[in-house]
Amino acid sequence: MDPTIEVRGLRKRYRTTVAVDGLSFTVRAGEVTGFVGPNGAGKSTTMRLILGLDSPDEGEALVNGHPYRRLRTPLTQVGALLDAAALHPGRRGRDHLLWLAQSNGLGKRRVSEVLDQVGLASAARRRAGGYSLGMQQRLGIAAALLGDPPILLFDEPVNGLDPDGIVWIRGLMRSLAAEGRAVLVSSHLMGELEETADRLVAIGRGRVVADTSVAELLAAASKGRVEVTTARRADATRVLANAGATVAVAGPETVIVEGLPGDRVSALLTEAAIPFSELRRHRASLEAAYMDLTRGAVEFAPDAPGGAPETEGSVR
Ligand SMILES: Nc1ncnc2c1ncn2[C@@H]1O[C@H](COP(=O)(O)OP(=O)(O)OP(=O)(O)O)[C@@H](O)[C@H]1O
Repeated sequence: MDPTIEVRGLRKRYRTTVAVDGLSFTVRAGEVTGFVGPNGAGKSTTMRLILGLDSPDEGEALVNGHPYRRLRTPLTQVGALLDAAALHPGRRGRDHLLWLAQSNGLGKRRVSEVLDQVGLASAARRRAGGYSLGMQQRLGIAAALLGDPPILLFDEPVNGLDPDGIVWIRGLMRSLAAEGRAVLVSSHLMGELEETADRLVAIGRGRVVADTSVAELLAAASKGRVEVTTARRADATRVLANAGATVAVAGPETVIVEGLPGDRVSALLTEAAIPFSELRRHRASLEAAYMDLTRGAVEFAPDAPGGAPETEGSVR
């Protein structure tokens, strides 16, 4: 059986707060599934429920077909990074992993392998209390990889990592999925997942807002728009708007055109003798697609008006 996580009708309430409100989704093998939602949406609670650290009021979460608590050697079936800072400050990085390995029947050699894999070998004999946040993240990821599990969960793994670390973790997620593993990674920042996730499960107020492939989501959000680069932006805008398009300014010499196919845009500009240097399909950012999706489901909306940048300056 391919490794999976199956969440079915999961519900969890803390006193007056419904943290998770009937969630169902599947995390498949060979894919990075982004688990996204604003602060307080219920991501961490869901991960804790999957890992048996908390009990649901209703529903179930299955890891390879079984509740986590029934797994015999859990570290070899599912690895998780939840709270990287939850370390014994006096314990050396390597000893932290040795202790984990021993309690799961894993050998010392594996500890050295994962320390190399996360780039922490040279700091492994230092005490975890002196680790930077990024080093703590790497140690947490080493612990998740220790049992070579087919399923991995990472809660906000990019927190505290520098740009090199962010690039590294993106590559790691992609390679873990390419090896056939099921990877669930949470984030409240879309940009982080744009080049990493194959699928997105977006939640808001404890409910699934969208469960979709990233490619489909971007295609839908791009709405068949095309981008045109021309030194005569105002003339181009007038001609295209007269033909029924919605034209938005995207840069000093760039407009985004919605409502007309690319070949029609090209024909209209040529007919009007308006030169243009480029005409290409517009690709919405994942951030903009996500804003479209989650509008209305945001737990703590910022005061400033949000919205996709490409709608600014729209000529209608
Ligand atoms: N142990 C708890 N006791 C009481 N309320 C809780 C507990 N854990 C979570 N909550 C509440 O449940 C809701 C969901 O929290 P959760 O931490 O799962 O969200 P999240 O999506 O992970 O948010 P963030 O991105 O901020 O980490 C929040 O309103 C939170 O305050």
